[in-house]
Parts: sequence; C-alpha cells; structure tokens
Amino acid sequence: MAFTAKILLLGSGELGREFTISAKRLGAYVVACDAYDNAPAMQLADAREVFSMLDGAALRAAVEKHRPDYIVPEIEAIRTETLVELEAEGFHVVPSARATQLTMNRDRIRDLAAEQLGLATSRYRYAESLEEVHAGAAHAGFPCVIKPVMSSSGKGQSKVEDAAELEAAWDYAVANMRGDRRRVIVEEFVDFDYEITLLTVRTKDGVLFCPPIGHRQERGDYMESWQPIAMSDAALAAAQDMAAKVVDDLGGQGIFGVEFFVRGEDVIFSELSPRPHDTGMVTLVSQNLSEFDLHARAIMGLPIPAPIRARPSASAVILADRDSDALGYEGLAEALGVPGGTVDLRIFAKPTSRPYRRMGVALASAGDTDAARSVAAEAAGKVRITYG
Ligand SMILES: Nc1ncnc2c1ncn2[C@@H]1O[C@H](COP(=O)(O)OP(=O)(O)OP(=O)(O)O)[C@@H](O)[C@H]1O
Ligand SMILES: NCC(=O)N[C@@H]1O[C@H](COP(=O)([O-])[O-])[C@@H](O)[C@H]1O
Ligand SMILES: [Mg+2]
Repeated sequence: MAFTAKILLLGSGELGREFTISAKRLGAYVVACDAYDNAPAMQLADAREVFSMLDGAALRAAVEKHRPDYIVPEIEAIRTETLVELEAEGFHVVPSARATQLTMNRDRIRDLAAEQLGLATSRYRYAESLEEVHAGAAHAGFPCVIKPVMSSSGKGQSKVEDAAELEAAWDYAVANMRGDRRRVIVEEFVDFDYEITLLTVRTKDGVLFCPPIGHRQERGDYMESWQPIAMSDAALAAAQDMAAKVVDDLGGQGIFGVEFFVRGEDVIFSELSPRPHDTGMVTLVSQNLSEFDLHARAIMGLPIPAPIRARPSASAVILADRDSDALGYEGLAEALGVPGGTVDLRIFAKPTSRPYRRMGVALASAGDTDAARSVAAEAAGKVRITYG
C-alpha cells in the first residue's frame, strides 16, 4: 500500500476521529487504538487495535506490529513509561514522550510551569492524605478546588467552600482518580472573568497561535466554546508568552491546547494538552485549517500559512443522559435548519452512552460570537438521542 506516513493513534474518541480525517486527507495510513471496539476514530481508520493504553506490554506489541512513523497520543491515560522506552529505541512519539508524561500528571506539569518556568498559577499544594488536604486548603484558602493528579474531563474534581467539605472532596477524588497514585492538588479557586484555550502549534520552524477560544465548563467538563474571544492585547500577549515557554520546554511538533484563567489583566496558567483540545472542536468551522489539520501538518513537517484566522463561531456539546447500547439520533434536520448562522454537526457514533457522555457537538458560524453561541446551543438542543 502506498501512503505518506503511518500513524498509530493512541485513543480513538471524537478528537481522534477528526484527526484521522485530517491525516488521511494528507495520505496517511492510520491505525486507531482504544480500549473498546468501534470507537469513533476506528470507524474511519485503516486498521484498529483494541487494548488498554495503560497496558505497557499491549502498547509495545501494537507498536512493534505496525512500526508506525508517528505514535500520536489522543488521550491522557497512557502507559507513558513505555512511550519513553519506545522513543529511546527510535520511535517518534508526538509531540514527545516527555510531554505526554508530564501532562498526564497535574503535579508534574504544574511543577514545571510554576517552579521551573515561573508562570503565574493559582496557589496550590499537593496532598496524599486527608490531613494533608486540610493543610493544603489552609494554604490555598477557601473556596478551593480539589482534583486528582491523574484525571481528565473533571473526573474526581470538586469545589470546596469550607473545611467541613474537605473529607467528602478527598473521598470523591480518590474514588474517581485514574491510575494508582492517591494524590490530589488542592488549589485556590480562581474567580476568573473568563477562561480560554490558546491553541499553540509548535512546528519545525517555530511557534504559531490560533485566535483564543473562550469556553464554559460544568462539572469540570466543557459545555460550549467560542472563537475568537475578545481579550486585551496585553492579556493575549501574556498568554502567548507563557504558552510559548511551556511548549518550547516540552518540545516536539504538534498542537497544544494551553488553558488559562483570566481575571482583569491577570492571566493565570492552568494546564495543557499536548494534542488537540476538546474546546478546539470549534475550529472545525471557524478556521480554514482546523486544530486537527494543524496537528497533522505540524507532525508531518508540512507548512502552515500564517496568520491563522477565525471567523466568529461556536460549539455546543450534545450529551447523553443514561446508559445504553442501542443508540439512535433524531432531529438532525431541525438542528441543521436553525436560522441565524451556518450550522454543522459532528455525531461521534460512540457505540454506548452513559450519563453526561459527550456524543456529538453542534457547530455554528454567525455574524458575531454571541450569535454563533446561541445558534450552536439551539442546534445542540434539537438533536435528540434515542435509547432503544
Ligand atoms: N482553580 C480553579 N479555579 C476555578 N475554576 C477551576 C479551577 N480548576 C478547575 N476549574 C474549572 O474546572 C475546569 C476543569 O479543570 P481542569 O482543566 O483542571 O480539569 P481536567 O479534568 O483536566 O479537564 P480537561 O481534561 O477536560 O481539560 C476548568 O476549565 C475550570 O472551568
Ligand atoms: N477532555 C478530553 C477529551 O475531550 N477527550 C476526548 O474524549 C474522548 C473520550 O471520550 P469518552 O470518555 O466518551 O470515551 C477521547 O478519546 C478524546 O477524543
Ligand atoms: Mg482542562
């Protein structure tokens, strides 16, 4: 078979599905991997492998079987020690094995950002017992946020108003953490004016930025995003400066979703993904090259025309509300017909649902971001999931 590059995708959800489309358009052969069969990206890829990304032996076996040009992580929870070994053996891990290792652990990326690079962050402390949680809260102050050091999409995260709630928050974090490190970050609750994702592309020729994306989260999970979000020149420059510092330290080529809180003129670094970001799905309609196209180009060393611009657009999520394995969708015509903007949909075709699982996203472009947000939200609301 003739192809431009062979990619092993570790994680095959909605972000991997769109990345697979972008990579295949450039002639790549994509092997999609995830812990369950028929995952969104597998449905479009050239080949699939079903195994837990946390299983180092299975991960190594898949790499040795396919011998990819690029190993592209799509989720956070991966046996990253195996990626470090594979990189040392000459395999190319995107953006770098170290980046995947540091960002999988909140404490490691926070230590890098706050202590080594001197970026502004919230006040924080780590805790490995209820006693340490109390000490951490005394340092961070109330309200504070408690999160497992290993988790994503808000899992195990809670906001704590006073000392009486700390035990429940610790128990909740431990019960919902991923991996085997009973460790949490206790951090100051930032009463931000808004929060952003700054998509930052590290290419072989330097660092490029997408216009900033605003987003709104519930339960620590994203509900809607919009681009561009208005920011002062000074705040944007501060965010770009911090993002460049952290991606240059992490190294490699690809897109990063760098998350910041903005309060007045203060820009506070939160965390980052060394891969496309869920809030960045808006770029599927806002930018001429989406975050997935940019990731594919950066990885493959292909040119990216600058500057990257965005027309006012928004995304709104479509969530399931129960467990089911007999899913259907209704209301697509109504959703696509919402007036006031140009609407598009992405239905991820996940084989099963659970409460709050993200099953699709509505995308809209309009005259301004407020209009795009309301069109996207209305369109998302028109899609009805049927549960068989
Ligand atoms: N210290 C904080 N102060 C205020 N809000 C916070 C704080 N930490 C987290 N949040 C809120 O919770 C959201 C999720 O937090 P965070 O990004 O740290 O979690 P996550 O589980 O890694 O999520 P994801 O993997 O989806 O990015 C943030 O986008 C923000 O809205
Ligand atoms: N915030 C990270 C994120 O959005 N990741 C995206 O969600 C998928 C998992 O979804 P699932 O939990 O429904 O399987 C991942 O595979 C990735 O595409
Ligand atoms: Mg986040």
